[in-house]
Amino acid sequence: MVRIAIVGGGAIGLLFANYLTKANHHVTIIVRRKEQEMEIKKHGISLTGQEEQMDVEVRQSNDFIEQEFDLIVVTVKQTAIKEVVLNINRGILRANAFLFVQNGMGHLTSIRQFKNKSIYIGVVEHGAKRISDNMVHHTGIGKVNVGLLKGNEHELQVLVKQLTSEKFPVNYAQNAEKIVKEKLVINAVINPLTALYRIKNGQLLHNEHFIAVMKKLFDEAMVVLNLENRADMWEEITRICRSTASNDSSMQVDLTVGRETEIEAISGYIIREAKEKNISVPFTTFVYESIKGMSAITERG
Ligand SMILES: NC(=O)C1=CN([C@@H]2O[C@H](COP(=O)(O)OP(=O)(O)OC[C@H]3O[C@@H](n4cnc5c(N)ncnc54)[C@H](OP(=O)(O)O)[C@@H]3O)[C@@H](O)[C@H]2O)C=CC1
Ligand SMILES: CC(C)(CO)C(=O)C(=O)O
Repeated sequence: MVRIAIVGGGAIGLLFANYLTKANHHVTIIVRRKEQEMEIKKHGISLTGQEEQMDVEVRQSNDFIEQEFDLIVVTVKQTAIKEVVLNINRGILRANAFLFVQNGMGHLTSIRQFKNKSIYIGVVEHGAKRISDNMVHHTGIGKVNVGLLKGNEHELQVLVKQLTSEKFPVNYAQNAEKIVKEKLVINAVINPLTALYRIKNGQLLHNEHFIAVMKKLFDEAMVVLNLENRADMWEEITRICRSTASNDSSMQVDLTVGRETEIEAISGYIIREAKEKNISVPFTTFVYESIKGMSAITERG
């Protein structure tokens, strides 16, 4: 049994909490809002379509948390990473190892700087949608790939074996940077376009004009991130558009509900890297500025 804290009670936090509790790990969810803490305390957590309500420990993020965990899984969005990193640096969140599962690469620089900690990076291939403060809909079944950013490879391999289960597979990935970069290319193509065009992921493939723009963003991201497996990666992007055809991408949802998007950690990261390498990325810059502009109109203050 691993003593796990999950920071963030959103879609991915609740999904991890459900499956890791079912696999008999001791799970504590650390949430931001008092109402969510009360709801989970009263009713436990559950997955849609399943009767079972599971009890988990729950704490509020500004509580004093005396416990040191074996593993803390950080499931907040990129937009909240700064605050969580501050709490880790202040010793408010304490663990032997930290697993970060965000889309995008904006957070890598700050989390690499933790002292004496094992840092793992996860790429989540599941789809999840939060239905209420204690219930999540598992919209797409996939796996979680975890690689080492800092620490001991053997310890990570042991942990991955402890975490994995039939219903919630966790795999060890040898090259953390590569899997994160590949996920970044996928998000840099699908997320801004679905958000700007207000379409579902699958609709990107229904139209040769959308495909032409996807290819421009794809080419720019591949060059900047120095990835060579072009044919496989393009195939992967189209596969994801098909397998999540009826999903709204997270950026499309964030923009629609007026929440800050993860554009800075996705397209913003590519633009910053491109600048350092003196590479021109006009299509990525266009979608970045467009999402920023749209957000300025829709974000709730
Ligand atoms: N959902 C999905 O299908 C997938 C998501 N991802 C990635 O996973 C990450 C998480 O996404 P997702 O779960 O969908 O996002 P959500 O917006 O559903 O959840 C984020 C949660 O973090 C909470 N939070 C924010 N700040 C803090 C804090 N300081 N302390 C504790 N909790 C905090 C929010 O609280 P509050 O509820 O109060 O706002 C919210 O519950 C993102 O990077 C996303 O790109 C990757 C693959 C698939
Ligand atoms: C893979 C994809 C595009 C699925 O919707 C995603 O990760 C997201 O929406 O952020």
